[in-house]
Amino acid sequence: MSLLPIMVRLLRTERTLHHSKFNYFSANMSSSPGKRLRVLVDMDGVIADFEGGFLKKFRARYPNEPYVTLEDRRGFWVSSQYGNLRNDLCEKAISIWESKDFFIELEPIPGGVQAVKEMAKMENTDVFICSSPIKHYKHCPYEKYAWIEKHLGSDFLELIVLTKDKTVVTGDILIDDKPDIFGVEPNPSWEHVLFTACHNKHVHPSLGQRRLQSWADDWRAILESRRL
Ligand SMILES: O=c1ccn([C@@H]2O[C@H](COP(=O)(O)O)[C@@H](O)[C@H]2O)c(=O)[nH]1
Ligand SMILES: [Mg+2]
Repeated sequence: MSLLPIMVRLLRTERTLHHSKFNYFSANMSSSPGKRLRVLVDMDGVIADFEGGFLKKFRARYPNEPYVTLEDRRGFWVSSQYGNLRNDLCEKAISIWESKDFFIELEPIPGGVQAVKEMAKMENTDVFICSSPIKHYKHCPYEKYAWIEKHLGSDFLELIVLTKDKTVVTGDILIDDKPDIFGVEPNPSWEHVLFTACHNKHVHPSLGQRRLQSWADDWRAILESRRL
């Protein structure tokens, strides 16, 4: 087993602690009420119900094929778990999110839209939607924009970052359901707060990693803790 991912996580945790200590002292010294915060919010699995939408459409298109219930989902990659079930199911799974209307028709995750709108109205707070498009770009990027306009409003169209590599985006917090987020930047500026999803419920958080169980959880407290 490679020790590299563990070492990278340890370094990130150390960096997070260092940042919070630094911010604590600088906040106290300047008697500032808190620093300006940049929050990056993921789409799929955080504000848009990718897993629920996938399962519904997979069962409708392939009614005679086996499927994985949300309860039994394990691991971020849906395609891998379906491929493990039976080789050809990997491609069938991919065909679902490559289809027209898949992304635009995703239901919002309960409380997500309201939370993001509220967050964006908070003083000293900048919110960006940070999402990874699929390489099959015929529908996905367009529909991600359309989804944001439909559910969050046209003002949010200015606040979208589509990238495969979230480590190059700067921010204080990234709320994301993917347990391991790596890229070309070994020390991303953000603290990754893991948003609980069916596929990551059983994952042990890496050292010092915080979770947001749902949008009913205290996301405001997490934001404020980064402001100190
Ligand atoms: O098995 C899968 C599951 C998801 N995807 C795609 O990955 C991204 C996830 O984006 P996040 O910004 O990390 O939420 C999304 O575009 C899914 O369609 C995949 O390719 N394979
Ligand atoms: Mg996601």
